[in-house]
Order: sequence, then C-alpha cells, then structure tokens
Amino acid sequence: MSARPPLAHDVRIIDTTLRDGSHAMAHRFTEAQVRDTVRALDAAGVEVIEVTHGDGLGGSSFNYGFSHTDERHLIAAAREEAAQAKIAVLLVPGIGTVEHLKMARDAGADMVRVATHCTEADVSPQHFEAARELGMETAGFLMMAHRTSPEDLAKQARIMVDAGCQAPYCTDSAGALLMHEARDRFEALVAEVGDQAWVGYHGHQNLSFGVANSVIAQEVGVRYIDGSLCALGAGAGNSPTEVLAAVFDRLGVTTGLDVMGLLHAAEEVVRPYLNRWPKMDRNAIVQGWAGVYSSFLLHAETAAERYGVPAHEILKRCGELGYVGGQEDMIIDVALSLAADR
Ligand SMILES: CC[C@H](O)CC(=O)C(=O)O
Ligand SMILES: [Mn+2]
Repeated sequence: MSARPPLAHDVRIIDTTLRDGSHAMAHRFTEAQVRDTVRALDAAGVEVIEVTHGDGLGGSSFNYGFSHTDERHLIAAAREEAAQAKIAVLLVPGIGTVEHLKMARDAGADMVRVATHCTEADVSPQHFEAARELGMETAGFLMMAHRTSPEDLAKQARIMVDAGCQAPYCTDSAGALLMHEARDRFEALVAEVGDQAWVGYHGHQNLSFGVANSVIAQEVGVRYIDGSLCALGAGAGNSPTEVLAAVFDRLGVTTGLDVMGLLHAAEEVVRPYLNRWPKMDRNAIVQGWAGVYSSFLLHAETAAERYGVPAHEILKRCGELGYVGGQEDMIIDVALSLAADR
C-alpha cells in the first residue's frame, strides 16, 4: 500500500482530453494540438493532464488505430508546456508493458493510471509496483464498472490498493451507470478503501449522466473526478471539464479551476481542431443503453460502412454478446454476421 498524495482542493479534476479524446480524434493528435491544449489546461489550474494513445501506452497498432505522432513525443511536449500540472499516462496491461511505462517516465510522465476490466484487477499489481519503483503517482481504472456488482467492484479496488494504487476508479466506460447504480458503486469503493486511497470516477455521457454522477460522486466521498474539454472522448464523450468546473463552483466545492480559463480552452483551443464533436446520437445512446465500451464507436462506424450494416445494430449486438475492451476485433465478426443475416 502507498500513501495517497495530499489533496489541494475538495476534488482533484483530472483532464483526459488528450487521452480519451484520442479515441474521438482517431488517434490523430498533433504535437501542436497537444502543446496548445496543455498550455491552456495548465493555465486554468488543472492539476493532472493525461496524454497517451486512447488505448493507453503501446496502443498505436493495426487493432486499435495508429497514432499520428509517437506518444513519447507527445508526452515530452506536454511535460515541456506544463508549468504546474502533472502529466499522467494510461496503461492497459497487455497493450502496454513495464517497458512502455519506463519510456513514459523518461519522457516526463508523473502519474500512471493502470486500467483493467472491472473483474480483472489481478493483472495490475506488477504495473503498480513498477510505477511506485519509478516514483510515479498511481491510479487504477476498473473499466466497464456496470458489469459487476458494487461489492465485487470494491474487492477489485482492494486488490489494486494493496498493490500500490493510490486511487482506484469506478470507470463507467459505457456511460451506462444510472444515478443510483453509480452511487452504490461509489459508496462501496469509499467504504472498502476510502481510509487508505482516494476513490475516482471517470464518466461518459452516452446517457447524459457524466456530470450528474460526478456530483453524486463528490457528495459520497469520491475525490478524483475525470473530465475532457468539449467532452472530447469516446462514445458521447466524457463529462466536460468546463462544465464540471462551473457546476462545482456553483456548489461551493473547490477544484482550483478557473472556469473562464477552461471555457477559453474549450472554445478557442480545442473546438477549432475537432473533426467531430462527441454527442448523444443514436450510436452513442445505444452504447449507454446496451452497456457497450465507448471506444467501440469509431470501429463500429468503420465496419458499418465497409459491410453495409448500421453501426447502432453492430453496437447493440456487441452489448448482447457482452464484449469488453480489447475485443475490438469482434466488431468485424459481428458486422459480417449481421450482413449475412440480411
Ligand atoms: C484504454 C481504454 C479506455 O478508453 C479507458 C477508458 O477511458 C474507459 O474505459 O472509459
Ligand atoms: Mn473513457
């Protein structure tokens, strides 16, 4: 177990525009976009900025999509631009390795978020151990958190915390958690590890609950909350950082964020480079409704075009079949079988 870092404010907002947003950008971030975005987030008081391929370190591949610019360069560029913010990277064991983590540390990353499916935390301990040896802050994503019970999620968080995770997250990868379902999971995590670690929440907007669930999270003791400028992220995107800042300010919950600075960052820095602004369209809503991994969206849209079947049908079928992150190749299988049925 590792001591958790002190909190500077009531909640610590972690911005993932440059990591989860990579999914929505088809992993095409340029160095200039990363530099401009980090400068704006840093100036607005964001304490932690995540920069990695959408699928984490080592994600640039045929299966997940090739990055425009090598993530080592993007991490190093982010480090140069950030005056006060820490730079975080994401690592999914099996996609990224300890070698990738060392590379990220050398490039200037201060924190790693190790992400596993919500029932598979036992693949994470060696990565937490390596991160602590490298002197990095740690957090752990329990992805697709709707797919297990609050009690089991808490047991999985315990595995991560015992391995050196300072902040296990309820990660609503499908944007599927209704408010009472989110609350039950937050409460279970806080009860299990809240005296040793910070509990985190990472939301997606597929059913529009990212911000509402963030408010519930803060109320019941969650202290790390994720957002993205312009909601830039997979599916319908993440809880917008600029909205989180405004809402918490109205609630009198301190974040250390400058609302006007974030609105500038969203409107003047991020919006001009968006090819698509994540939104609650039919495909994204089906993801939240059927509990489908948000990162499947672009893959399903590509398969839909290639095989002539609607993306929302592909996504619905992926939900029925219970596919999880890492099974992106099955999307083609589903599209082929739907095409054959026609
Ligand atoms: C690594 C994949 C994934 O995008 C992590 C995440 O943001 C989520 O599960 O929501
Ligand atoms: Mn996400």
